[in-house]
Amino acid sequence: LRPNYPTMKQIIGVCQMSVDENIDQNLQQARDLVSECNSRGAVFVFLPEACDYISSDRSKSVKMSNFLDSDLFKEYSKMAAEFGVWLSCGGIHRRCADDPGDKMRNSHVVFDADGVVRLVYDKCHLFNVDIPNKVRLQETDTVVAGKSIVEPIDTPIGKLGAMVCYDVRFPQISSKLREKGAEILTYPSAFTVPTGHAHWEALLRARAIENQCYVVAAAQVGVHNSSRKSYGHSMIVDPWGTVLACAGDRVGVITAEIELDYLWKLRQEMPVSSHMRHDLY
Ligand SMILES: O=C(O)CNC(=O)[C@H](CS)NC(=O)CCC(=O)C(=O)O
Repeated sequence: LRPNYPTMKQIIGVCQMSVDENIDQNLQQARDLVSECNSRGAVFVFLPEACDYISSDRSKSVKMSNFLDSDLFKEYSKMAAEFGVWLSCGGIHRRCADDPGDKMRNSHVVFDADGVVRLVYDKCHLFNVDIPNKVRLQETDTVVAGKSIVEPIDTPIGKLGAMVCYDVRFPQISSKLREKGAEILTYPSAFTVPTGHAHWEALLRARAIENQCYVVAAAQVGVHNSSRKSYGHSMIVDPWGTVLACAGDRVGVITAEIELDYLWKLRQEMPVSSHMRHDLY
């Protein structure tokens, strides 16, 4: 069994947001939702991908992006410290000195309860998709893909592996994080409506079941601008694949208990990771 695991159940909160180009209003929305999670006893709060903003103009989106030490991102750090919660900012538009001026990163940043940055993961699968009359997005026009997977980190709710949105379609990254000790897999998202209807719940539950991990997916919802809508349905899934909470299609929060005892009992009863045929694949 896992050494030194917290035996207490821990409450987490997931914020379902609907952002636009107004960074100040988006920040206020995040603060209200984090406050709500905090009052429901959450020790860890999750914000979705693009919690800072979504713009209809891709080049404007790059111009609006910020360095990790910017005043904007300090606000999220302060928020974590003010409420005394760990805070996952599931996807921020992050400018990076290494990148060309017309590109940014799509970064998942985790702050601890003192507001200190504990993890930065740059989304490594970029969403270039063209389904006629349904979805057309070319993320590589504006985003530099992440160059590495980030080791899961210890948190008060367990070992947490960070991914972003479209990464959920690539089981390889989740199984690598599981191999490195992840107990909680996170997929902050801004899923499109048609792909969300068809695939969202199936993908999240599959990642939970095959890895025997909790899956936490904070999502964007509703209309962001005339050309962009998100599916919503933020979810917390347990390692058996049960959906513990789902946010439907409105802005708001959901909470659930993370119980690592339960996770380790399942892994003992059905030790799939030790049944892997590494000799075959
Ligand atoms: O554009 C921004 O500002 C923030 N980034 C996003 O919303 C990203 C890239 S366009 N969205 C997705 O990856 C949707 C994936 C999806 O919907 C699927 O896999 O079906």
